[in-house]
Amino acid sequence: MRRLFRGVFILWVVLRHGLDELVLSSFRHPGIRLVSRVVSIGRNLNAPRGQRLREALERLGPIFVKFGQVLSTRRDLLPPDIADELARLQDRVPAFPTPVAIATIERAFGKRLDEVFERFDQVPVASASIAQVHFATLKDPRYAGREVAVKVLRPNMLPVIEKDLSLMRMMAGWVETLSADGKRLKPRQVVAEFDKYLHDELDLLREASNAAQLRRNMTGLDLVMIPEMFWDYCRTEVMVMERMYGVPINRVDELRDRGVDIAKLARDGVTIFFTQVFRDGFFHADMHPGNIQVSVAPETFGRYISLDFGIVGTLTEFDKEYLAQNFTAFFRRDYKRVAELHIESGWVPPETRVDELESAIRAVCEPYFDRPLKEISLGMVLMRLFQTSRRFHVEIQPQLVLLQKTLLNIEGLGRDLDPELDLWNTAKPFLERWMAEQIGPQRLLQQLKAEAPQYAKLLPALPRLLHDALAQQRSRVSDQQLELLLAEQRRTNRLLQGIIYGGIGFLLGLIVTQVLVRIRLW
Ligand SMILES: Nc1ncnc2c1ncn2[C@@H]1O[C@H](COP(=O)(O)OP(=O)(O)OP(=O)(O)O)[C@@H](O)[C@H]1O
Repeated sequence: MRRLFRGVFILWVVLRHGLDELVLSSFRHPGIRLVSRVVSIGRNLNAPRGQRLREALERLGPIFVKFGQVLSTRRDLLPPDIADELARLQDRVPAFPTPVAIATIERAFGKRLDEVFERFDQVPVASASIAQVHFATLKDPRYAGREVAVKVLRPNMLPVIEKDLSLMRMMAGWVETLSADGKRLKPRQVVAEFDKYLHDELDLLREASNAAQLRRNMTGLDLVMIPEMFWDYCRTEVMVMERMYGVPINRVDELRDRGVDIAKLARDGVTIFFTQVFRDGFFHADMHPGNIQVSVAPETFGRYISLDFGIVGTLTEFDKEYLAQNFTAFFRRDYKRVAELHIESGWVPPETRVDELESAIRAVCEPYFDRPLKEISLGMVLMRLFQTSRRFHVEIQPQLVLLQKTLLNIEGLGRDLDPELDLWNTAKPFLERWMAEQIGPQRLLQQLKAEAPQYAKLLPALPRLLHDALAQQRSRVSDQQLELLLAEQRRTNRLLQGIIYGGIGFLLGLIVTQVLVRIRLW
């Protein structure tokens, strides 16, 4: 019954905001038209469609708001006016009562609050649709007096989310069959991705492990600080981490007054991002200003502080390499290479014609080159490429969408800090060094080193494996073939022996010469 009411409410909101025109564009049933006319009496449809959609999602509550936020990153699917408007969505939700947060913590640890914390701030420092954060001091003698931030999940989210998700799935089915654009928008797939994303966000252990991995990766770079996780105090619904002290990145004047080098800060942001993406293939993908602070403590002055690790992106070696090559080819204006790379990587179907793709890419990219390089937005280029690729039936990979969104965030942030920031020139040496490392002898050595334990295990077993293989083959191959194989094996053995004896001889010769030289010197 409740589900029915919720469904009717959603339908009412959709009609009141004139979204029927957007969603039911090919649905001409007179009955539905009549109902929508009646419900829409007195509504104001002068506002742009994006704004109406945003307002409707805000009306439908936090889960729909989150959905809109996630959807806003799918610029490969949405027209720009709608994506821009959805990106403005903010979850303005009141904090949940502190006793509820405390009950969640006590349930998670099986202890009273005062057994876990020496001090616990009753007023949360921040609150969003899924979780809220309280500052506290740990009691555990091992961490005596450590100041921490405690993130607590909003209670009973799962059933609410499941209900809204099942309605969303139903609506996605309708949109897919009723809307003119339904097939292309793949609403059911979008909702399925959102489903996974929401469930991930509901597991703070996952977030804590993302943070720990990023912290490990970033040690040594000395440009960014990531809070330490207190694993004994991390559960699915509660996460206890080191409390960080910093100035929010968007308070640029305050940072400048405190003596932070803002231009360096902008460059460091780019370095951190490119290191996470191209070196580690593991990047923080929720880089909005609310999650970034800057340390002003003397020993870590001017370093970034990263918070909120609910969304991270991962890239495989394969993705990393193709991306780096794409960026480099793009900046050489080698569009043919960009097109070939798209086909080689399987991002577009293999039957795609290189020349057609090349000219489409040229049409996207060339206008950017009329501007100084520092004005080129890599995020924008990537986005336009995704939009173009729609015509070529590209299945956009979710990890690339996340990357493009983060790149836009980083660029926005970098340029807010330093409008003169030349993103490409900051990133170029990094990319070139990385590419050189990928193909240079160092990389070969690294790979050999990484594979060495496997070879070490395999080598002693080689004669036995060979023998077994030959024995198995005996039943399948003729005596003549076997004789050939054995002759080949004998030849290889002789060759190997030659190489080994030759090597030993050479080494001995070298040692003897060295000894003789030293004797003579002596
Ligand atoms: N370790 C920490 N040290 C200091 N402050 C923190 C810490 N973790 C979180 N905060 C504060 O709490 C705020 C919200 O944290 P976080 O972004 O992790 O929560 P969220 O529920 O995912 O919020 P949103 O969805 O709005 O990003 C941060 O902006 C920051 O002000």
